[in-house]
Amino acid sequence: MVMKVASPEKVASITEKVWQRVYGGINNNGYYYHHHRKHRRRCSYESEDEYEDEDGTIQLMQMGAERSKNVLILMSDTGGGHRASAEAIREAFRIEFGDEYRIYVKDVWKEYTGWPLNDMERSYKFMVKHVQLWKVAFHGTSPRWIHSSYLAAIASYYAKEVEAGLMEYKPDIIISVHPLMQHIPLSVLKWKSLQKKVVFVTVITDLNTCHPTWFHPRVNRCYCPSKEVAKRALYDGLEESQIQVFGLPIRPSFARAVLSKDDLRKELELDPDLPAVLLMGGAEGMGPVKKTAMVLGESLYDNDQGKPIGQLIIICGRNKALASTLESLEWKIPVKVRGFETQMEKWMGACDCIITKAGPGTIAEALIRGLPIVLNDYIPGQEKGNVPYVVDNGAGVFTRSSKETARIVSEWFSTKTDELKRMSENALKLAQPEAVFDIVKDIHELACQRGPLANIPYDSTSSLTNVI
Ligand SMILES: CCCCCCCC/C=C\CCCCCCCC(=O)OC[C@H](CO)OC(=O)CCCCCCC/C=C\CCCCCCCC
Ligand SMILES: O=c1ccn([C@@H]2O[C@H](COP(=O)(O)OP(=O)(O)O[C@H]3O[C@H](CO)[C@H](O)[C@H](O)[C@H]3O)[C@@H](O)[C@H]2O)c(=O)[nH]1
Repeated sequence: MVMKVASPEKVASITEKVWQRVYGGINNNGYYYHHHRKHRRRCSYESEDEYEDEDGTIQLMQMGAERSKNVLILMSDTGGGHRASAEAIREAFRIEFGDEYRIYVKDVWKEYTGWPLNDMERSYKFMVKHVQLWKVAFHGTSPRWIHSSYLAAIASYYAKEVEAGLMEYKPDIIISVHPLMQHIPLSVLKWKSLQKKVVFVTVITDLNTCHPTWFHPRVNRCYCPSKEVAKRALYDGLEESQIQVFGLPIRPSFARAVLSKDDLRKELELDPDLPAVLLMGGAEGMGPVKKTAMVLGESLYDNDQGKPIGQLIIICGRNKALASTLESLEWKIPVKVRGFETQMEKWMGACDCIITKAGPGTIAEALIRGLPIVLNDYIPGQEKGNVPYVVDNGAGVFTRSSKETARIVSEWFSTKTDELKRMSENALKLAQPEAVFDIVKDIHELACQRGPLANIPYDSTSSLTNVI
């Protein structure tokens, strides 16, 4: 089998990769990229002969059988952050390594098990709506002896189902992007003596005050998005060698400004000149979105001059009721109401600041786009620490009052434009657009170390169970 890889110095920069991915091989100068594989070398344990062809691309002659590695990403739609991170990792694998890895993003609980695991989305939604309930659940389950024993009980109850769910994908690597997805799969791997064969890593998707269920001592790596989280991991008993701090994985399409603000505004049919504020509440459209929108609708209108000083974009996510209520209202300023958007990088790129609850995904994306942030709410527990993360770093402000929010944004758009600019610069300083690439490269290294072992348990004919 013949395949082409670029020599290391020719590996495309992330900008190029993103351009290639998003705009099919045309860069901003209008040049086409060569479509030679720009992926890194396969693990070096594979036997191979190489030679360079006329345009300098190295050809690898593979000796013997070689197959893609399977990567199973475990996530659940409890909010949108976990899926967004899972998709980001999938995309980065594709950009970095092409067909070397086959990626499955799955909620194995939902597909294979029963209550309460198969109902986490609804339970989570219910609990965060009754926020005191979530507070008690979050803090009440923080002690290790409480959550470990409960999760161990669930693991033994659903062992067969979880095993079937995991084995269906014959994973060489399992990546958990959810706090409740370490214990049960790791127990199952242990019972099946597969721990040495399958690489298991956790990618934490909370920026600061995360739940201790994220930290499992038997993972091969725990990717922490910030130093604060790494500190908690150490405190909870993980070894330094298990911990890596790269940042929160964000979809590669965010990694670079792919289009100018002017072009984006044209494409999204926004006013080309008025400053724009983006208002949202996570993937579920949570928090005081409606009230804030109504107050902003008034405060961004200059009564003396009889004209708007800004425009408002409201992204309601999966909250359809919110979207239809907002659509039925009359506005004095230009307002755009949208449901769930898949190209958040464009909407953020077209705006000048953002108002949101303290969701880690939204915050990290806004930082990459250099948007000053007004945090208007947070979910107790995992989102509480996101507030000081933003405010103490000078990238935004926190207020629960809609009036205060509207006042701040109107000032940013009129008398305090310098503050808006300063916060935008601070936001960019905090941003970690490369994190997702660092994470997949590190996982690749881990998989290479495991290399030959990882090939043992699965091939096209054997199932996991009959290797044990
Ligand atoms: C009685 C002890 C219970 C210990 C339970 C620990 C594990 C629970 C396992 C399965 C239950 C499924 C319930 C669905 C909940 C979905 C939660 C979720 O997926 O959240 C994602 C969210 C961000 O996206 O994750 C986090 O950041 C933190 C995760 C913390 C998990 C806490 C789950 C608590 C659930 C029920 C326990 C209620 C009893 C509380 C009172 C205990 C007093 C001693
Ligand atoms: O129309 C939309 C609306 C949102 N998003 C995306 O959905 C994600 C939302 O994630 P957040 O982390 O901001 O917030 P969620 O509440 O949706 O996420 C949930 O998962 C997080 C973990 O990643 C946190 O634990 C958080 O507290 C929990 O509620 C972002 O990437 C955002 O760009 C879209 O793609 N389209």
